[in-house]
Amino acid sequence: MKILTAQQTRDADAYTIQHEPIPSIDLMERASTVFTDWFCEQFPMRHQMVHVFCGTGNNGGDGLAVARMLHARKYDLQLSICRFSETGSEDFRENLERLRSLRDIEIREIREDDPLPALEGTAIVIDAIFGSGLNRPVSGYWARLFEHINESGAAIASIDIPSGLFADEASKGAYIQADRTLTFELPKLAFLFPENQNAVGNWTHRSIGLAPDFLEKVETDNYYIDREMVAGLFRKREKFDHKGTFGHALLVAGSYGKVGAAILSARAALRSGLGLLTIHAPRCAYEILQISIPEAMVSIDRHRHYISEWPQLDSYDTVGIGPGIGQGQMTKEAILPLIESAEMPIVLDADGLNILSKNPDYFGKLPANSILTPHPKEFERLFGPTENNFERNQLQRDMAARYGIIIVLKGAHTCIALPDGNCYFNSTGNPGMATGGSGDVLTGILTGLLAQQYSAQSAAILGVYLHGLAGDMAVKKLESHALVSGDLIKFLGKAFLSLHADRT
Ligand SMILES: NC(=O)C1=CN([C@@H]2O[C@H](COP(=O)(O)OP(=O)(O)OC[C@H]3O[C@@H](n4cnc5c(N)ncnc54)[C@H](O)[C@@H]3O)[C@@H](O)[C@H]2O)[C@@H](O)CC1
Ligand SMILES: Nc1ncnc2c1ncn2[C@@H]1O[C@H](COP(=O)(O)OP(=O)(O)O)[C@@H](O)[C@H]1O
Ligand SMILES: [K+]
Repeated sequence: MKILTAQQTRDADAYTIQHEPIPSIDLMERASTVFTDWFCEQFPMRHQMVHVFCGTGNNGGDGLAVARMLHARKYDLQLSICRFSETGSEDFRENLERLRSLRDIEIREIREDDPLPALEGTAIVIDAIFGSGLNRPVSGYWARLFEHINESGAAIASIDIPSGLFADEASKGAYIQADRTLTFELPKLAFLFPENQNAVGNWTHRSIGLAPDFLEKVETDNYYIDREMVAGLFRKREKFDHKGTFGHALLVAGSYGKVGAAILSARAALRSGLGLLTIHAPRCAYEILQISIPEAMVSIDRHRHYISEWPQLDSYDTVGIGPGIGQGQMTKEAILPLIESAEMPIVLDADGLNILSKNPDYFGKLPANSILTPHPKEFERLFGPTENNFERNQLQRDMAARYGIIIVLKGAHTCIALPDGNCYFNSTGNPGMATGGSGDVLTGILTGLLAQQYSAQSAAILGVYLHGLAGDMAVKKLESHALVSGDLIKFLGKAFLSLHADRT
């Protein structure tokens, strides 16, 4: 699924109006019906007061239409128009006329420096003040109104985007802090960054029937990973496939006290379908690994506690490096030349990344299409600090393109930056996965998929999605507090199964 900019969304609206064709007031009516249906599912109780705050643009127009529809569905309503302009957009004016003709809804107007309106904590606010047409940060009186709404204790539902939030750039002014947001057609980039979580709350998107041919053609470099995309990447096994078909991976993992990371990664790699797995680990890990993962072979380092060498790479289709290896001098001296001598895409995680961040001259030596999986702190160590998530996203994109690598920045919406400048944001996963070892499991899955000859791009998208999906399935059975990273491996099979269901 594509992510469009505010300008592209305006273009999609205009194209739909012209080519469907549909009068713009009717498209607004369609969008408002979609919002109203969603709102009634979210807030089915009709006795709570619903206070609709409208601006004077088309987002405000939506708010007026929604108020009319909720009135027809017997909700108790109050309505305030924030008078930024005495005229308002054409569709705003038309909807104001339609609302006035009902006569029994009181329409209040708020002008700059008016006393702030009374707002009860038990009310539900519908925020239709600004939409994607916001063109400057909100400040002064209107910022105080936003603060008043945010602090009222009322539940807030935003139409399209929380007012004051920019869709495609960092937001500096005041914004509404919604509990829930329904956005039209496609997700907005700003929703995917943690700094905006307190603005968008729990968000969802629904189609308002924008022209499919426009959405198909429009060019973007941001995508939201959905099931359809992933089901298209996933390959089924054929009758005569054998273990040689599915590749042989080397996993370089573990050190004294961190053999668990190697186990988690190895089990995840095996559960993601590779043919053969060899784990290269320090001597202290030998018996632990042989007993706990009989399916894997073990290559033993000469060092008792740390990795200090690596086996010949000829027989491997890929290498996963990093879980639990530490950053000791000996390990560094083994890992850096390993990176340099690999000729196929590898996966680099955890201390493998920390070692790389202290040796930036090795960035350029990474095999093309290698997958790096930093969490935000590791990303900062690798590429430096940024002011906000939009800047960080640009840096991530630039670095992926510069070094010809895939950077998987982990988080609630893990972002996969490809060498071609495109970013794919994940839609699966949950806070139950914020537990030690979840990243090791991801490394294992990615290594397993790469060994099976998935392209690095497909492996990254499929692996990140499956990892989150396994987490979503696990949390339904276990609740987020009780989820541990080993559970992700247990649910990987169910995650694969659900993709099978989509393919058949
Ligand atoms: N036909 C369409 O174009 C459709 C539009 N829709 C709605 O329309 C919205 C976009 O409408 P608009 O483009 O009118 O944008 P807005 O409703 O966000 O309003 C923009 C207006 O507010 C002013 N403004 C912007 N920032 C301001 C600030 N900080 N302080 C004071 N005034 C400010 C602008 O000058 C402009 O006049 C979408 O978010 C969506 O809710 C939907 O009804 C779907 C169809
Ligand atoms: N709130 C969250 N929502 C969705 N996924 C999450 C969340 N928190 C963590 N995750 C996922 O869990 C994994 C954690 O990885 P990482 O930080 O490397 O953990 P560790 O080093 O403990 O293995 C990442 O894939 C991340 O996307
Ligand atoms: K809004």
